[in-house]
Amino acid sequence: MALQAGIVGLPNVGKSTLFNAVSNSAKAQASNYRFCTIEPNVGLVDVPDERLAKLAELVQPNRVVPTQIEIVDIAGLVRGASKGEGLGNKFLGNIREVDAIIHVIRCFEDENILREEGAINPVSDKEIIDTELQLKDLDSVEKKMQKTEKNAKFDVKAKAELEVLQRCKAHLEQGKSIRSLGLAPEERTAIADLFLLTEKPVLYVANVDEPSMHTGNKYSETLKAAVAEEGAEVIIMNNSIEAQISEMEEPEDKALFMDEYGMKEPALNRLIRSAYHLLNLQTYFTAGVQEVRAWTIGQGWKAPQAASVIHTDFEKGFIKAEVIGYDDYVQYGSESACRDAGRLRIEGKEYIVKDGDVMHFRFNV
Ligand SMILES: Nc1ncnc2c1ncn2[C@@H]1O[C@H](COP(=O)(O)OP(=O)(O)OP(=O)(O)O)[C@@H](O)[C@H]1O
Ligand SMILES: [Mg+2]
Repeated sequence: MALQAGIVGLPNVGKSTLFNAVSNSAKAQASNYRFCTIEPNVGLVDVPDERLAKLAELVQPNRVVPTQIEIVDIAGLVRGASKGEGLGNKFLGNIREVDAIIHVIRCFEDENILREEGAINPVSDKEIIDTELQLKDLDSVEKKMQKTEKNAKFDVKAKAELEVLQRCKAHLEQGKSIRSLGLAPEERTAIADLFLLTEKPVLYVANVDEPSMHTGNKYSETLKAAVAEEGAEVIIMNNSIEAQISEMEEPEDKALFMDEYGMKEPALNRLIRSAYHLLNLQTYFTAGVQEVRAWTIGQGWKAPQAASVIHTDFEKGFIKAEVIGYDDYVQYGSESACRDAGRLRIEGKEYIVKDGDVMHFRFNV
């Protein structure tokens, strides 16, 4: 499944630095020049979850396996990207493939780090990117309108689609993103095939200087005010510090370093958790002596579908699921104690799995 969040922003704002901090696999080149990144780098990222650690502490398994999401480091976009500036079309295509967007915005001053857009200005930086994405979407919407218009004369379905497309067009022309249009699920099917860039959920990273990493600064404040209306989240962090933390191999070194900066955990953990929620994902656990493991599913998934992420046979041969709520598991301390206390439920095919459920599937093949 591995849903993807793509890191987007102007050139040289700290995207690759962030990617290197989150990604435990491939390292992207991060340097002080524009278009340092051309091909997107993809990395698998463990989703930090305190509940997994807690379950592991109770069960003492041989292995602990977190769940993962994919993060993609995309090349910097520039003004005019929707018209092909700076290899714009190619980079925009990379964004089309992701499920959610992490928009990195420069909120630090540093004369040595090149910048083409004049004085630091997070709000106008955000607008430059938004505008390019909106223009690209407008292009897609208009193209589909042309095709739909003919059929709309005699086909009711095409007529309804055309109405949705017209609303999208008007919205984009006002400089707004599709995600704020509030389309009903059945209306969204009219544009589903377009994979519109501004329909994807977004969160912002305010990449601040070191002294502001806990509190934010005037730049991150203006950014927060500007996105408040969208209801989007702004995560304040210093991408360079995060990258330095993740480069350290020894846990003791990490702890010392974070202590020095007054950090309880890397700010990245917050970012990854937020991205995970933005992707509408949730977690259930399996807990046995061999392995305590977190599994990713979508919200609203039923038990057999949830079982399928372990193995497709689990879904095909699904009989029932034994379920213990996370809080119960922690309160009673073990599966058998939960069973004795009557806190282990037997659920069938229609059960909708809840975030944090500890599951055991019974199946036959
Ligand atoms: N918070 C920060 N404070 C100071 N310098 C930073 C900060 N974050 C990143 N940098 C520096 O900014 C420069 C650009 O970073 P990076 O290569 O990550 O940018 P990018 O957005 O990936 O650029 P491109 O679009 O060219 O790929 C690097 O030299 C990096 O060390
Ligand atoms: Mg880069």
